[in-house]
Amino acid sequence: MTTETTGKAASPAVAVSGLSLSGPQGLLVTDVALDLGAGECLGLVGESGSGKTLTVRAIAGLLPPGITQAAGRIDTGGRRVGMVFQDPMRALNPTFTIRRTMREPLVQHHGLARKAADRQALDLMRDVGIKDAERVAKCYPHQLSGGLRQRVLIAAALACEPQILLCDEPTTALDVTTQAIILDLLHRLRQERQLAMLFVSHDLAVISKVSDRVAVMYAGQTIETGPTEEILRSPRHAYTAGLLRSSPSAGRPDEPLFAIGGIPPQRPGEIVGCRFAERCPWAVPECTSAPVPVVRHGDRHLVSCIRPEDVAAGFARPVEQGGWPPNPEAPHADA
Ligand SMILES: Nc1ncnc2c1ncn2[C@@H]1O[C@H](COP(=O)(O)OP(=O)(O)OP(=O)(O)O)[C@@H](O)[C@H]1O
Repeated sequence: MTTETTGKAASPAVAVSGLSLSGPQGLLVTDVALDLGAGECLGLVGESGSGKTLTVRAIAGLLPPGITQAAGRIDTGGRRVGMVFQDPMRALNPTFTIRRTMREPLVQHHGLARKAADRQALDLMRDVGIKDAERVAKCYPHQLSGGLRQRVLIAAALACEPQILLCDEPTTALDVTTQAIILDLLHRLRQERQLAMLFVSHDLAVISKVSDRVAVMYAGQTIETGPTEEILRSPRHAYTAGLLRSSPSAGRPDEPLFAIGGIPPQRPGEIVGCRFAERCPWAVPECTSAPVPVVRHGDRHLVSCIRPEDVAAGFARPVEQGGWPPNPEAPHADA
């Protein structure tokens, strides 16, 4: 979403503007803008490779080696940031007991003595619903279920008493029942601790449950941001509309599943205009001849599209009645 931020709170807990990240292959994330307030959950959604994880890692100050911030601003106002990763098995050291994993940040960052750190670790584990914390503390990660491992990871993220919690696909590796339990837990913690939460998922159904607002990423850019309910009901960018139509649970149960034709651009940084134009049924030549402006709809809904009204009107119709019209300008529309 070019250089404008989403304008949520007067003093947001996190404000990102104009963020570009580059790697050995060139620009991977371009001009990302988002913000979130205390106690608010922003869902970050988009297909694989759209730049969600790199954006979150940039906010956490944990960019992987070889990736650098090429432009933009990340402002967390000096607040403490915790992070929960997708795969707890990879995030937890397999050679450490849970007690040792939990102890380290408490000793290193809070200067607690070993015994006090261990007591605090047990309290944190109980806080995230681990009932037999004493037993779990003695286990190695491989001895625990996926849900329990994720609870441990959340407890470890809380050890630094974060005001901002970044969750990168925290439930993707879990079965649906455990997923629901972990989502409830995160919701409770957010309310109790007034956490500003950034929640990454490719699953719109999950995003619709947890987030107040949604930012949609495509090919390294934020292309639409707004209140969750509004984005799900009336998307104004064709990519968001396609994503919704292709989601079995967030889409329309009365319609057959739909797939957006084509693939994301290989070198998105070289595209002057809209990066989705090649796959967009509403695309016209103007979409690719100049940078796309950010259009505001109401107070808090922003979209990078020159035909947002047409997309919104199209989404209101079933696919066969023009909800996803064929576009002769879009070479890969039927691929
Ligand atoms: N460590 C890295 N080195 C080089 N390129 C990377 C690295 N990490 C990510 N990328 C590239 O940056 C782009 C964005 O990746 P990112 O992991 O942020 O996407 P994502 O939206 O989180 O995808 P997923 O949903 O699959 O996790 C991709 O093209 C990816 O290949």
